[in-house]
Amino acid sequence: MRTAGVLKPAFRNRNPKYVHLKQELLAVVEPKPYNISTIWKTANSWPKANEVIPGNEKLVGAVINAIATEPILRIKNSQRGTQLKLVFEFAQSQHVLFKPKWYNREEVINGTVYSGKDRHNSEIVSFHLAMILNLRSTPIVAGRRISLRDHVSRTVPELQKTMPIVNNGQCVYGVCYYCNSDEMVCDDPDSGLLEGAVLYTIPGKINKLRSPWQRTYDNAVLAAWEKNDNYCSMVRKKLTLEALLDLIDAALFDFLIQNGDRHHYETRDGRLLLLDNGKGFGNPYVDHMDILAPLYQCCIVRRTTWERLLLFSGGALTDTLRAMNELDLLKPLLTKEHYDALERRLLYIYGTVELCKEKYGTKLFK
Ligand SMILES: Nc1ncnc2c1ncn2[C@@H]1O[C@H](COP(=O)(O)OP(=O)(O)OP(=O)(O)O)[C@@H](O)[C@H]1O
Ligand SMILES: [Mn+2]
Repeated sequence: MRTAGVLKPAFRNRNPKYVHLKQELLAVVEPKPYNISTIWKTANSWPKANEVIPGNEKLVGAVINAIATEPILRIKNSQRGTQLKLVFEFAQSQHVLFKPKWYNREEVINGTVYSGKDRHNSEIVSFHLAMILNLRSTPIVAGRRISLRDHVSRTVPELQKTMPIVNNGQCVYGVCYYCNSDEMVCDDPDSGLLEGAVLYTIPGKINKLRSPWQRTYDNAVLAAWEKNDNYCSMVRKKLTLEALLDLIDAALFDFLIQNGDRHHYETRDGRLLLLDNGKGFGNPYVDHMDILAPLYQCCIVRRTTWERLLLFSGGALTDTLRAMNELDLLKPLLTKEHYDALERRLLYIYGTVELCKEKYGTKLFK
């Protein structure tokens, strides 16, 4: 019997098991005191392949506190990527990335799925969401406000050249592919501070690979995956099952945050990292279904990911995420509309997997 349009109650009800997980996650990300002589060594010892953080590691909160508060000894410009990113140097020669705020929380990014600049809050929320889904392959991220003005003297000359004072406020536009003096970020006139997301730097060698579901970035040209219903069978010949399941985890994650810009994906020891999550949470009123293409074209999903998604049904996902977000210095991180959008998108994922199950049965779970 077809039941299209009707989701089983289990997908709409709360699973009582989530309450315990929520408490555990909050205890992990809650900011804690740290020992500056050991904290970076500890955090740098964690990554194993793409697992950046061990499960249920309470010291994550110490790293969060450290990246959010450690004195900044030096600021330079990141050479990587295309958008403005600063590099902060802390004591013990630890470097972290800073993605500045470009948009207010309630701003809606219209246009294509990849429109706009990075959203700093998306980087922070994505870290929390990945922890909820037990995809511990994002960098640790925390919000922070800094005074550009107070740090000019600790900024390298190349970057200082791109730091004009506008209306008495210190600004920066930086050096990067999209950087130009018409678009800059500045200390807020009221607080004198610039907010942004601080990203812990994942140590080790990171490889960049073209995504099989890459977009053409041209409305007039369709990509192979947009033209061929049998596209996944081609991908399966080229990738290991593990690599494909990693891409499907990433697709679920990207669909929830609505990041349609993962044209390349990055790996560590052959396993996928969820790096560069700044293009999420642009428009809470739109769900680009094609971000889910890896899932509905392949109709497979990791059993552990699926079971984890089921634990956060019926509002539990955003209840947990909101509580984690509230622990960040830059709270509130999302408007209500974005939380509603997450719950709606979660139902789309449940529905998509149900349709796959109707077609292929439980062998879709790997
Ligand atoms: N937290 C991190 N740890 C380690 N490396 C990182 C981290 N964040 C970013 N990088 C590296 O820096 C590169 C650029 O970062 P990111 O993709 O966030 O910038 P971007 O300006 O959005 O670039 P693009 O336009 O290519 O998407 C990444 O491809 C990655 O190799
Ligand atoms: Mn990017």
